[in-house]
Amino acid sequence: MSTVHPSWPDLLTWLSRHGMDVSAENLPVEARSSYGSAGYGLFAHHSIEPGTQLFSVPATALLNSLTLAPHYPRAVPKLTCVQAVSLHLLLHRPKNCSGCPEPLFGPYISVLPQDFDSHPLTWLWKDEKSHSLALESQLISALPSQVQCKLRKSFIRFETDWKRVQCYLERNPTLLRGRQAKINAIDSMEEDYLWAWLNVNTRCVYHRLTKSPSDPDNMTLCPILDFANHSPRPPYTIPKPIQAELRDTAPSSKKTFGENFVLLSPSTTITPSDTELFLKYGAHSNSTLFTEYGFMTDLSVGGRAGGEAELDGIIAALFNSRGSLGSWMKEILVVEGYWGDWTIHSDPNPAHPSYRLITTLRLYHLFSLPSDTIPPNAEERLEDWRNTTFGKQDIISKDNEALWRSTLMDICKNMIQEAQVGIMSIGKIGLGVMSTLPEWADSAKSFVEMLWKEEYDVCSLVIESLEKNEQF
Ligand SMILES: C[S@@+](CC[C@H](N)C(=O)[O-])C[C@H]1O[C@@H](n2cnc3c(N)ncnc32)[C@H](O)[C@@H]1O
Repeated sequence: MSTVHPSWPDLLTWLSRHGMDVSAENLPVEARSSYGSAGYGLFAHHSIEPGTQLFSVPATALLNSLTLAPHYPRAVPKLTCVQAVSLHLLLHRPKNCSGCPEPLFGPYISVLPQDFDSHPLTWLWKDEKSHSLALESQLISALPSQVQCKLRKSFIRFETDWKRVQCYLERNPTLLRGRQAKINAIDSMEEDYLWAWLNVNTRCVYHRLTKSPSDPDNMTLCPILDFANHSPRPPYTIPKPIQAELRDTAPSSKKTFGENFVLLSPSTTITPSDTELFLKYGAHSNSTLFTEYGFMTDLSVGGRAGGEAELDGIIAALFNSRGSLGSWMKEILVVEGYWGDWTIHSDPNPAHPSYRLITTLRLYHLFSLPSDTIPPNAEERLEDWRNTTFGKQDIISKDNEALWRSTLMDICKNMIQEAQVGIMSIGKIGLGVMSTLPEWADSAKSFVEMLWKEEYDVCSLVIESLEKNEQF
C-alpha cells in the first residue's frame, strides 16, 4: 500500500503561498511511495484526461540560479547553476527529521531525499576516502570497468564543482555565519556537498533561463515535478513548452525569475486513479542511468532489448599502445569529432557497433600492426579513411573491413569472459563486511548483475552478427 509523503501537506502550503493553485481538482497528483527501490513517485489521485495540466509551479518557487541570485554575493567568474543550487542545499541540509527551517525554500528542501547511500557516486566517494573493505568499496570493484570509467568521469565533475564552491565559501565566509563549520572546517563539509550535488544531478530539469537554448545553466529544481520517476516506455508526462522556448528568448525581464513550470498528463491515454505518472529522463543507456541517477531499468521487462555497452576504455587503450602513430591517429579522431563515445548495441536488429566505433576502428587498421611510428605517406593514406567519413567510398578496403571486424570480435569475446567472472563474483559482495547489510544492498547487487548481464548479452549478439557477416 503506497503512502503519501509525510511532508506533502507542508509543501503544498508553501506552494500556495507562492500563489499556486493546489486545490484537489487543479492538482490531481500527489507524492506517494513507489515500488521497489524507487523511493517516492508522482501518483494520480483521480482519473486524469489526456493532455491535462497537472500543475503550474510558480517561477518564484523554482530553485535555480535566477531565484538564488538576489540572496548571494556575486561570484567572479559566475557559479554555474549546478554549483549555485548545490551550494544553497549544502548550507541548508536538514540535520534531523524535523525538516529544514530555511525561510526561502525550506519546505521544498524538507522533501528531498535524506541521503544518497545507495547511489554509486557515494560508494565511489567513500571508497576514495577510506580505501576500506566496506560494502561500498566491494560494489565499486564489482562493477564492469567501463561503468567504473563512467562513474569516475562524473566524480571528476563533482570534485571540480566542490573545489569551486569551496573557493567561493572561503571568499564569502559570512555565508557560514551561525554554522558550526568555520572557514577552516570547509573541508569537513564535503559529504554534505555530495548530498547537495546528487540532489541537483538526479532532480534538475531543463528550463529556459538564458539567451542561448544550449546554455548548461538552463536548468532548475522544480518542486512536485521532481517526484516523477523515469520510465523507458510511454505513456509519459510532458513539460509544457514555455514562451521563452517558443520565442527563443531569455526570460522577458531581468526582474522576473522566468516562467512557471507546467506539466501535462500523457497526451494519448487517460491516467486512471492511483496510477503512477512518469517522465522520460532522456534516451539514456542503463550505464548512464546507473552512474547518474543510481538506478537502471530491467531490459528483460517489456520485450524490448535496447541493450548497450560502452567501449571507451578499451578503444583508448588500443590507440595508447601504438606510440606516436597512436597519438597522431587520436589527434585526427579528436579533430574530426570521432574520439570517445564508442558503443555497441543489441537493437535495432542486427546487433551492431555504432558508426563512430566502425569509423574509429577503420582508422586504427589503416596502418598495419604492429607499426607504431607515423609513416612518411600518412597524410596521403588518410585520404581513403576521410572518404569513408564523407560518404565518398563505402569502405577503405576488404582487408581493412576484415581487420576491424576481427578486432571487434576479440574485444567482445574478452568482455564476455570478464562478464562471466563478474557475474560469478556478485554472490560474494557484502560477505564479512557487516552483520546486517543496509536495505539498499540487494537492489545495488542486482544492478551490478544487470550491468554485467547487459554487457554479456550485447557482446554475444554482436559476435553473432559478425559471424553472420552482417553489414552495418
Ligand atoms: C527525480 S527523482 C524522482 C523521485 C524520487 N524517487 C524520490 O523519492 O524523491 C530521481 C530519482 O528517483 C529514482 N528513480 C527514478 N526512476 C526510477 C525507476 N524507474 N526505478 C528506480 N528508481 C527510480 C532514482 O533514485 C533517481 O535518482
